[in-house]
Amino acid sequence: MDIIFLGGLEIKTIIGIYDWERVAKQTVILDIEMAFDIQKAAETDDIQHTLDYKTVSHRVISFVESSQFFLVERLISEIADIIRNEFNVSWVKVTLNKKGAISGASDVGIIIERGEKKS
Ligand SMILES: Nc1nc2c(c(=O)[nH]1)N=C([C@H](O)[C@@H](O)CO)CN2
Repeated sequence: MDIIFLGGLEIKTIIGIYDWERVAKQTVILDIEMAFDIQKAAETDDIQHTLDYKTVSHRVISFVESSQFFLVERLISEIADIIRNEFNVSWVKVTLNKKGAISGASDVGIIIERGEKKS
């Protein structure tokens, strides 16, 4: 199975459990990998036959910018659900980096995989 990916997608959002985090937007950085068979698009050279990563990025940015979750667990799960359900993606891996959440740590976050790679 092939993978279409988006890397280093920086989005500002309300995220966190502390009072100050409920009023100040913070940046989350997303890396997204999506299983997709690119063979037909490669043969036809036609965007209609592939997963348009620009469309996916716009949907994810719009969702994350308007969300107000407390936990990164909830946010990352919602992102994975949107990609799988709205874009017919059988398997997705999402990495969410909430840089700066822990003083002394350069990176903090979660990595999830959902679904199965179809052969
Ligand atoms: N597993 C998690 N731990 C923590 C989270 C979280 O979303 N998932 N969030 C926080 C705070 O919001 C933190 O990011 C502020 O620095 C603490 N632990």
